Amino acid sequence: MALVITGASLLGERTADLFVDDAGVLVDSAPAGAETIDADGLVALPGLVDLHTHLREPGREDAETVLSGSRAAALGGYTAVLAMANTSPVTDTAEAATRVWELGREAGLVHVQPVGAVTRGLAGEELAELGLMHRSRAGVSVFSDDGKCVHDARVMRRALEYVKAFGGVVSQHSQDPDLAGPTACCHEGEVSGRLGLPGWPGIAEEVIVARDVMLARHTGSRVHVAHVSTAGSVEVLRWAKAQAERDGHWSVTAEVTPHHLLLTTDLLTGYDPTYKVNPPLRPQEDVDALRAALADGTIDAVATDHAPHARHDKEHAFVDAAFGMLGLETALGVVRTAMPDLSWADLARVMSVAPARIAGLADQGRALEPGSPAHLVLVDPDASVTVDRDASASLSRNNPWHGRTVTSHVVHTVFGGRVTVRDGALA
Ligand SMILES: NC(=O)N[C@@H](CC(=O)O)C(=O)O
Ligand SMILES: [Zn+2]
Ligand SMILES: [Zn+2]
Repeated sequence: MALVITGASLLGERTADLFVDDAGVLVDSAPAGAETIDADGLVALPGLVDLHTHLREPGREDAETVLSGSRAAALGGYTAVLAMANTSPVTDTAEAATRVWELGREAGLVHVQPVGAVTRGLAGEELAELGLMHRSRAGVSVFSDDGKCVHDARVMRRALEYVKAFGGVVSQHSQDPDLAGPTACCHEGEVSGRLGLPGWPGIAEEVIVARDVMLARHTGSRVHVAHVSTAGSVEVLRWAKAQAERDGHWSVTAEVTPHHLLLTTDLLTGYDPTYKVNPPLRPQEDVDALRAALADGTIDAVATDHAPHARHDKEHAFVDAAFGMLGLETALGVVRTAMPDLSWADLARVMSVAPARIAGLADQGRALEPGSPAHLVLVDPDASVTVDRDASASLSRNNPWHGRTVTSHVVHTVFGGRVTVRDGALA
């Protein structure tokens, strides 16, 4: 149905009306028979794009499905999500990737773009069907063994060489398993020492980031660093980005999660497994470095790493609980709360434009101009929202934001001209 959206402030800059035709494309004048949305006082942004979402289907439909995760995404202002490959079975074939893509189309609330595994079964040894996944209907161009690090440098080198042929990118979960150790469950430092929990040090991330940028340079390929969490990784990225820009034939991009921009390892003193996540929450110095790097472009994007877990996997003693936390519905509010000085244009850059570019989604992250597909979100910039984990569309409840108040509220989301969220609720 055609839409007229009146009085929105485009990227918080100028007020204008937006017109959407029956085909779901922005046009320059009001189409006949349009529904009107009053967006007075709301900020319009291109629909958000999440480079890092765990949807758990197939295999753990008790924790999340493509449909429930799509609902949570729409409520968070997203119009596209990249669905990580660590499902059961793993997304390591063209058939598996196409199936996830089809489930996303059936849900119809956001574009669900499957991420392909780098290695078969995430085992880190043989490359998965990278080319077949790319050439399938799902058109996979982001590959990741997320949950696990592609630890073997030879395998990582081959993967980078392979994806280079079609402009793909390898998204790395940077965690050296030897340095982190098999039982690590939080940041190694003063807090882990006091609590008697086995920690993993920032260096276990940094050595992989450093190695991978050198491999990307050597192969002339593209590496993306998932969920960057330390100041040391930021330093490596800053150096590597300058080199890549100078050389021109390779690239490195990076994402940070909302939780690493706001939460610190101090939260672990209550041993609450809600705060157990990989990479772990780090000290304030790291949080400060991540914020600065996002503001200055060293980190390209915010990605949620939305990681739903069923109660019986999460409600355990801290050392035994599953890693991960929810993020889709709260991401925008958390980023605004963590970085209130970020302009709306910068917010659109890190939550929509850059992620769409990294993922190669040409329809997403576009300027709100005639001719673009109508993927957009309308946000109340001044609202304070207290998060209630039981009001979530996710099937899981591992929500670290429960009871916290965040700034700004997603009021309406429009996906391809279809209103998916109206007045803060699923349409
Ligand atoms: N982030 C997490 O703590 N967990 C993720 C895996 C991952 O992103 O590494 C998961 O799949 O649960
Ligand atoms: Zn990961
Ligand atoms: Zn993840």
